[in-house]
Amino acid sequence: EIQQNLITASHMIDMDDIVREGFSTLREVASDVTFPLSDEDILLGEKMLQFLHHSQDPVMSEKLGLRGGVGLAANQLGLLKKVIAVLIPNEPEFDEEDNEIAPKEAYKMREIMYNAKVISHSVQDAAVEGGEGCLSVDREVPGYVVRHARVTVEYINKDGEKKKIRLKDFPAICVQHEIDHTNGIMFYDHINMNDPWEIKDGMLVVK
Ligand SMILES: O=CN(O)C[C@@H](CC1CCCC1)C(=O)N1NCCC[C@H]1C(=O)Nc1ccccn1
Ligand code: NI
Repeated sequence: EIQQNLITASHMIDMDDIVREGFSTLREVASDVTFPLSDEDILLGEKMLQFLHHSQDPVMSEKLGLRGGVGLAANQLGLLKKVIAVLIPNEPEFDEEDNEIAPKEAYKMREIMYNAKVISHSVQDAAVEGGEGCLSVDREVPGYVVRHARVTVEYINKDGEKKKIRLKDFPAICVQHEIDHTNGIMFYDHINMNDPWEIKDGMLVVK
């Protein structure tokens, strides 16, 4: 079973492990993982975060042929488990001579989230300026992906601690994209196909 070798300690997730449109798990609802977490579920989360690190690293992404990613859901690995990983880099700043200044924190968000769900959200909507893509979608689907501008997310971390966080801006968008995957929802389900770039009712456009 291809999904089994995913969680061997030495295996590094690559694009061959990521299922594409048409694969059943992208349209299925994943199951909550049970606590205490099994070693397998802990290793899976770590492998998913490792993939994101590799995908954002010039050397490793080249070596493994990875598309850069800031999030991943287990459904994309053919696994119906509510496990997501998020790794959102802070953009470097530049000084007056255009020298790159490393940000204080390398990452805006770095988390493995088990059984994540949105428990409340803003009335206001938001969409990423240029639209969204997906590592499981090998085509462009243009248009604003209309999401909640701000969300309160409950999840359990790898230490088994129950967490409740409030997110806005791009982190809110990213986590909604991943939680959607665990519920069989694709980003383009949120695009208004009659007017893909319509901005309505105070929708925020997020950079
Ligand atoms: O389910 C998870 N996925 O499908 C990987 C997606 C998740 C993001 C899409 C929009 C919100 C979350 C992903 O990361 N991408 N989508 C396809 C290729 C580009 C890449 C991306 O948006 N990269 C990025 C974005 C901002 C800053 C730096 N890099
Ligand atoms: Ni995706």
